[in-house]
Amino acid sequence: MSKVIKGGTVVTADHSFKADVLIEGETIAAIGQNLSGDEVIDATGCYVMPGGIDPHTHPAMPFMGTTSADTNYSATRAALAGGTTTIVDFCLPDPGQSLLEALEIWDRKSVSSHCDYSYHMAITWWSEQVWREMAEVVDRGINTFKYFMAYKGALMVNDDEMYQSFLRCAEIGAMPLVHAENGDVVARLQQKYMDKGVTGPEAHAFSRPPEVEGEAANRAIMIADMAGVPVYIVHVSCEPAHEAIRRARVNGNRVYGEPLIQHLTLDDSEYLHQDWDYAARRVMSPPFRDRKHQDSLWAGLQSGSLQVVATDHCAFTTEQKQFGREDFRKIPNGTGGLEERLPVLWTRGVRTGRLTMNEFVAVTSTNIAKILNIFPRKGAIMVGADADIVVWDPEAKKTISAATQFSAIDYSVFEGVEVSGLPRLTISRGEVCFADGEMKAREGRGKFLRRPPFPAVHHALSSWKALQTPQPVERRKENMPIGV
Ligand SMILES: NC(=O)NCCC(=O)O
Ligand SMILES: [Zn+2]
Ligand SMILES: [Zn+2]
Repeated sequence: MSKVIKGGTVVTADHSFKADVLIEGETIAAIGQNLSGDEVIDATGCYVMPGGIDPHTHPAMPFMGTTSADTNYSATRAALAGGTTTIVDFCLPDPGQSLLEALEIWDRKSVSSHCDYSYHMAITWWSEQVWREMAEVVDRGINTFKYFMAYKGALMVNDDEMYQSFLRCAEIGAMPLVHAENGDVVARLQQKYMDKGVTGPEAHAFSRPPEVEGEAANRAIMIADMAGVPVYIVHVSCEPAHEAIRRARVNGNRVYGEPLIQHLTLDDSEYLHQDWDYAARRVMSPPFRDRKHQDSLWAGLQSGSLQVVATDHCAFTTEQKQFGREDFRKIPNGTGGLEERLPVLWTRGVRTGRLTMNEFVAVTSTNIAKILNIFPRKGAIMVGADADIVVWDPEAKKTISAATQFSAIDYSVFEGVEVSGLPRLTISRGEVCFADGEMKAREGRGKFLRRPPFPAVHHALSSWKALQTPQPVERRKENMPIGV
């Protein structure tokens, strides 16, 4: 049974044009004028865009003594309601645990997914076994590895572990992703504020200044360069981290940067709120920043030095946040945003003129599809691509409220924000999953998305590295000191 989307304007990362889109089964079969199909979807007045891809989400993440409350079930419903058709989760082996064993746990967790999903594999410890299993992980369709430079005593890795495993990424055609914050300095600053009796959520932000992020981003980029791999810096929140990325890109390094919708639109004054719960709900790492840093992130998206807008969706309930009532270090780090990413970015980005519609598509879908090596299957309105499509109504309005959200938590960090621009329909692999406010997707319909390794970028980088490698000097005997 085919479907045809008629009367809309197709908006891709490159251009916009009036056309019908024919879907047969799970794929786009034709794009053109006067197409017909068994079922007609009216898109008059709407934009027809590639479904959103969120490369940074943590459904049911075991973290800081608890588990994030949005599970794969609720997070993927929130995704579809917000126009996102693919999410990427992070598989987190415990230190000492086999990567493949952790993968089995993540596979079990994902069976309730409503949309397509993939994983990044975290490197949380280092050994010959991890080195070996990294290749097996790539064979299983995961081409990215994640490194936490923060969360000392938990997920944090050191420079030696990063360098060795970045070298391994280079060998097997994988790309490292990095949470860039200097975990040692953060731990010292946290202790400093606790010693002074500053125990509230505001101290979370005080103890993670932009410098800890800028330093770590720069270090990760330099280590990646020495190892000969591209690198992707997650949740870039501030100018020093953006500056490190920008500088590296100008020098020709393959470095990518991902700001979050939260950092673009919410600022650090939120942590000074009188209500402890209000402030604690916004605790995430890195923390929200001031206007100057937000302007830098927007400029990065405009100029192309930053490529992706994600959410780092990691939603904890107010009750979970209260684990840190006496000590801000125990407030589970993380906020939600899957349902709000596209509408808020459209409202604050496209409607204000900071971004064009095509740039909107690029930063919410197409760029990350290319970076993760799943383009043009995902991230494209193209014949042969998966029919992951959002029919976007630019005039639809709503006020964001936890009372009407699909996320399982009891609040939204975007509560009260008025958005103009919402998905009328979200279509995932040809199936209408969300329509006019109603969830239609079936639990478990989401599929694991295999992502092949990156031969082109790695070939280019390794050829260049080989040319640049210092060569030993072959000295003739007569030029050697006597007696050697
Ligand atoms: N970002 C955050 O605060 N929580 C999720 C884990 C991470 O990405 O660092
Ligand atoms: Zn992180
Ligand atoms: Zn994260």
